[in-house]
Amino acid sequence: MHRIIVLDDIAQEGLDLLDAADGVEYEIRKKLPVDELRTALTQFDGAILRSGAKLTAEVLAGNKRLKAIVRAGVGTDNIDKAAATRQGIVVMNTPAGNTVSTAEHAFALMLALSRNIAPANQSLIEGRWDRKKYMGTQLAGKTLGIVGMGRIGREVASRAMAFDMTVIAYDPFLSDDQAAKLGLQRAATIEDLLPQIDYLTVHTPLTDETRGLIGKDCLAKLKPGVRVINAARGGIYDVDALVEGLNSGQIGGVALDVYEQEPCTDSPLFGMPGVVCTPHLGASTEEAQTQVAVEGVHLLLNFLQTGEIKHAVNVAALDPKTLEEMRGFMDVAHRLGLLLSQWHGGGVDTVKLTFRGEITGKNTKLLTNAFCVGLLERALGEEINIINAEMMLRDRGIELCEESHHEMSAFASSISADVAGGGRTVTAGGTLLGHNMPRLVVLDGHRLESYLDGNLLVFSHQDVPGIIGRVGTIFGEHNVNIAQMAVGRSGGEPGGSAIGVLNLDGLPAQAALDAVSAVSEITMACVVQLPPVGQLPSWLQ
Ligand SMILES: NC(=O)C1=CN([C@@H]2O[C@H](COP(=O)(O)OP(=O)(O)OC[C@H]3O[C@@H](n4cnc5c(N)ncnc54)[C@H](O)[C@@H]3O)[C@@H](O)[C@H]2O)C=CC1
Ligand SMILES: O=C(O)CCC(=O)C(=O)O
Repeated sequence: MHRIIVLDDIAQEGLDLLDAADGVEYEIRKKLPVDELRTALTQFDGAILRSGAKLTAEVLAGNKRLKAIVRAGVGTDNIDKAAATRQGIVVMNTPAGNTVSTAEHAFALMLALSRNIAPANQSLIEGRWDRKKYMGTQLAGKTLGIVGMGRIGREVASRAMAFDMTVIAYDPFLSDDQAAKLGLQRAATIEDLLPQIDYLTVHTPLTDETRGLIGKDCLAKLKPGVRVINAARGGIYDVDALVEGLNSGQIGGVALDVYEQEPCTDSPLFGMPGVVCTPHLGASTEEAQTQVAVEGVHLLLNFLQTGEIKHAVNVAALDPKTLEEMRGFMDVAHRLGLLLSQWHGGGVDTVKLTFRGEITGKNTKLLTNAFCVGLLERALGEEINIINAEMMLRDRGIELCEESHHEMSAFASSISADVAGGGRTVTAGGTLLGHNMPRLVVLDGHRLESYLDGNLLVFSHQDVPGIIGRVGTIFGEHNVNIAQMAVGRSGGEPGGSAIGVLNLDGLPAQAALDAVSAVSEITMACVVQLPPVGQLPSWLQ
């Protein structure tokens, strides 16, 4: 049974989908204090929220159950994504469901500012007929500056052009070609845009880069009397600078839908002349709320039921077809990681992965992540999965590099991994035979073919007669059955170094291992524990 927690109001259509889903139960738990939220989240596999709940690092800390968080909306600034990634939790959003509604709201705010809708309404309520006082300006013929030309910015631009406005936009990803296609002018920097415009609207996410993006210096570059709008996120404009600009007349009007702290009921801007504010209503339409709730619930159910990752903001996408295609090689990569963590023994500084052959045409990032899980999981246990593995590795100061070579080796596809640190480098290469037969084909430069299955004894030795027989005798004496055996020698010539891999039916006693290690020609021996073939970790099922 998958358990889902609904942390904010979502449309009934989304809840209906949860009601109808098989093997799913959900609870609506809104406005929980931090401690209760942290405890509640440990009892659920998935969470869905809007902008109300705050999923901070503190709230997510130590959670071993939660696997996915879905934001029914766009902005994920209320979720600590680094913390979620570290916990192995995928964070997804619904990028397009509320785009049009938010663009319309930004436009409504722009019109409200231009025609003094809010104060004129208020004066009527208060019994006045102030026709002269509320002289406005028309939008046609004016220039709108847009910072952030993503989905919402583009919808605002097309509406502005329909109102006969000139649009100048700044976005680091907007090219001259795209700007020309959209019928607008591109500004190379925000500073270039500011002196040319009559209205300014921002449509960027709130990030470390955009926090305080429009401050005192920027506002000073505006033409006097410019009207500014924020239906993106509080914190993008510096509120003190807005207050100062309104007082000096540098700014002609301010319209806000969003605030640095929400809920917000006491901004210094509230009640100032020329200010119109709404309580984060950009996405509050029936259409937008239905779309984000339905899409959000689908994202969550698909992830929990099939492993599909779509619209994730902290990991690469993973659809069921890709997972099906990659499962066998991800299993190989995971087993190689497990093998090398045990064969190397610890103190890893660098990891190099090399992919060869047909597999290079696929999503090799999945193989990297699966390998990293294997390398770290004996140290980190169930906390690690393909969402957080690479980050966990890098957090530990381990350098990771990947190479792909389209040419095949002896196999249609293969993966090899070099793990180095503490003066020792170990290398393993693997491939997949058929759909589900993972094989070790190279170990420390020695070619062999061994099953990556169950308990292994790996031992490096001098390539002299009698070694395998002596190991067999020792294990016989200790009642350990050898199921399979593979030996590889360096350069293929006798007399050099060699490596042996035995698949054992059980774990050998320490005394058996001590006896093997005492054989003078054996330079190193180690038991490697792998899951039995066919047993997949939960993130690969
Ligand atoms: N008021 C409301 O109810 C709503 C507010 N929003 C807010 O609007 C934001 C934008 O939404 P979308 O357009 O859907 O996102 P989007 O991801 O499609 O577009 C964001 C754009 O901002 C640009 N950008 C990022 N940093 C920038 C910078 N420093 N300078 C200039 N441009 C920059 C990006 O390149 C991107 O093109 C969301 O992140 C969310 O915070 C979204 C929906 C509803
Ligand atoms: O959930 C909401 O109403 C807020 C929408 C929003 O801000 C977003 O999608 O980023």
